[in-house]
Amino acid sequence: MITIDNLNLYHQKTASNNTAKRKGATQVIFDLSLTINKGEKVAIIGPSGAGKSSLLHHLYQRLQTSAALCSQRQGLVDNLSIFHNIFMGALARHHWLFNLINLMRPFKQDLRNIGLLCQQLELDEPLAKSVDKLSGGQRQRVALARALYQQQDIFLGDEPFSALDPLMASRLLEIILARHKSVIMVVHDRALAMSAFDRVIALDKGRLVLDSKKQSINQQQISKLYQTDAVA
Ligand SMILES: Nc1ncnc2c1ncn2[C@@H]1O[C@H](COP(=O)(O)OP(=O)(O)OP(=O)(O)O)[C@@H](O)[C@H]1O
Repeated sequence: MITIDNLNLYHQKTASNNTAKRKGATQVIFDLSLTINKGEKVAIIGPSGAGKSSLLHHLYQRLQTSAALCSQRQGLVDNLSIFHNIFMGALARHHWLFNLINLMRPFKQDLRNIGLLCQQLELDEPLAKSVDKLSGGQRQRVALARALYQQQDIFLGDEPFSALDPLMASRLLEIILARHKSVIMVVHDRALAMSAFDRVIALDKGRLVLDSKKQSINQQQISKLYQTDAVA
């Protein structure tokens, strides 16, 4: 599905250029090589600042038309409703005129589909409610619903459950895993990463330090990775 060879990523202060080393740029990913196959469910773990989001956004740039991204930044439009924010996930599937009419006067079918999706995500709020009136956890589920409403084969998530309790997180993860052939997700909860995904990769200071199938995960290696984080 995707192969990366000796990837180096840099964050620039001004212009974005992640392939060439430039004066003043900070390197955040170092010589990273990786292949992720179609059908895999991969968790990306690692301490804060390890480069997980940078890697995930690079993957999204590469996969764009076939992947849905649920990013930490969410990108919700605050003064629009839950319905409108979620429907944005479907804009690319329809003609602009359909989208325009639906945004002004929602069609019953989309209201029903989005209502059902919200129910599944345990988001029990009126669809007409503006997202700026929602809690952090509710906003996170609107962003998740918008990504699910894209109906892509590949789901990319950057800590999509950070504002949710662990039990709800694992219920929502089941929904994501069931609805996508391939999933690549930055996961904060290590236990969840190790129990629910086929494969776990770990980054530390921009380097790939672990790439393991679920059945052969080295628990000690993972604990050590986070000990360093706690001391730092
Ligand atoms: N837009 C940016 N401009 C400059 N530096 C950045 C930018 N985004 C991230 N960085 C830096 O790149 C490094 C990796 O950041 P990244 O967000 O990829 O890490 P992460 O592992 O996802 O961290 P966290 O778990 O805290 O979200 C960090 O040192 C961070 O400060």
